[in-house]
Amino acid sequence: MDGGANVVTGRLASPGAVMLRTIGLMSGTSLDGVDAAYVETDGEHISRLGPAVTLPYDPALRRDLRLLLDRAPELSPDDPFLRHCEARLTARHAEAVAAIGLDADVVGFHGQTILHAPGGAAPRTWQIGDAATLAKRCGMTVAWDFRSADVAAGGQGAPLVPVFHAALAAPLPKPLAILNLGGVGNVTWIGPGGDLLAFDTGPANGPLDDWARRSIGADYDRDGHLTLAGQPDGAVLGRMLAHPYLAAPPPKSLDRLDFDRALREAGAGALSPADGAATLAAFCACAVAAAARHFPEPPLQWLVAGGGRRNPGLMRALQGALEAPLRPVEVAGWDGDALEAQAFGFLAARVARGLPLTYPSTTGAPRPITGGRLVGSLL
Ligand SMILES: Nc1ncnc2c1ncn2[C@@H]1O[C@H](COP(=O)(O)OP(=O)(O)OP(=O)(O)O)[C@@H](O)[C@H]1O
Ligand SMILES: CC(=O)N[C@H]1[C@@H]2OC[C@@H](O2)[C@@H](O)[C@@H]1O[C@H](C)C(=O)O
Repeated sequence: MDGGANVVTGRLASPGAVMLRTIGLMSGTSLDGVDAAYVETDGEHISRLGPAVTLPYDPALRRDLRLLLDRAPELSPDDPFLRHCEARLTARHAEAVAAIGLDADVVGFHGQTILHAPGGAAPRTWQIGDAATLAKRCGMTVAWDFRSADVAAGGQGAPLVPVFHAALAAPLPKPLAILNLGGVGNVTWIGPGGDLLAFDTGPANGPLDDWARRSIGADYDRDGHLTLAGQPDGAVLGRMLAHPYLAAPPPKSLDRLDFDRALREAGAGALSPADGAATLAAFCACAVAAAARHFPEPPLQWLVAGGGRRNPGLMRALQGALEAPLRPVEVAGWDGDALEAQAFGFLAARVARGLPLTYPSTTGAPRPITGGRLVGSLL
């Protein structure tokens, strides 16, 4: 593992450091809405974590974004439907900034990923969102396009949150694993010397959400009722676990739809709603256990962020698959719903300061890579 990611100390602001007021915005692969969070940071240290909000997308926007995921490989950037979605998405992000109710020196605008294909002959990653319009509406400088420089340099372009995780976790005992359970799962392992290893573990809530929609007409398996009522199907689970992604060494990252076909072909469709949900939860848990086999040392504990920590069936499956204790990040005093949005405030400060966003051990980039672009009046 490349140790070059021992980059952030997580100390409180040192005297003289330029602290920026930031608002981070993240709209993740679940397509459920946008999270916004206020952070004061110089991109290395965090001096204040302020208010956070989540604004859900309206059902029509959610449905249209889901359509865009399917159509993204063939879409041109000026496709009228895409532009229409982008305008509504940007407007919702402007509302999220307004809902924070504080001024910021820089806003970190991730945008909505509609395609992520970092490997191959024509590597690309595509986040939609109109940063110039957001900057104008908010009257603030906006950092955006966080992933493409890393992908252009040969990295995976994801995950980006590890440098923020490292800053937050500075006081905690190591080795430590921080697991995000969004539509896709991703993990940051932090070693005793502060070195990082990070990658996407596999599907998390994404397939469960699709399953809940198809089998019971719900947006997701609220409080894990379906998952808890079922039993994993061993044969289907075995076929899912044969997917080569799980054994492949990092660096690695996923598109939200990367596993769709494989999961369909594994035969989950024939299961009852409850057994299907339990099987998908078990698959997510086994994928996380497979991820742990890539760590240089086992973690002392797992801290879990993202919506999946609210699914007790998923948490039970995970604890059954992992050796170290697994707890929501709230035990460390963090906000598991706001963490990714906070990360994009932190990363916006790194963009503003020209600090690297990614490292060989977080995305497989050949060297530390700066990235992101700024639009607006300040800095
Ligand atoms: N009360 C709950 N019970 C069960 N599952 C829940 C609950 N609340 C949220 N979730 C799950 O969490 C998902 C949203 O998680 P989150 O907001 O962390 O994802 P995201 O940020 O969109 O994705 P990613 O991190 O992959 O970009 C929902 O789609 C749902 O599956
Ligand atoms: C391309 C993309 O948007 N990837 C997301 C997705 O959602 C979770 C996982 O896959 C993660 O790698 C990444 O998001 C987080 C914020 C990251 O980059 O760290």
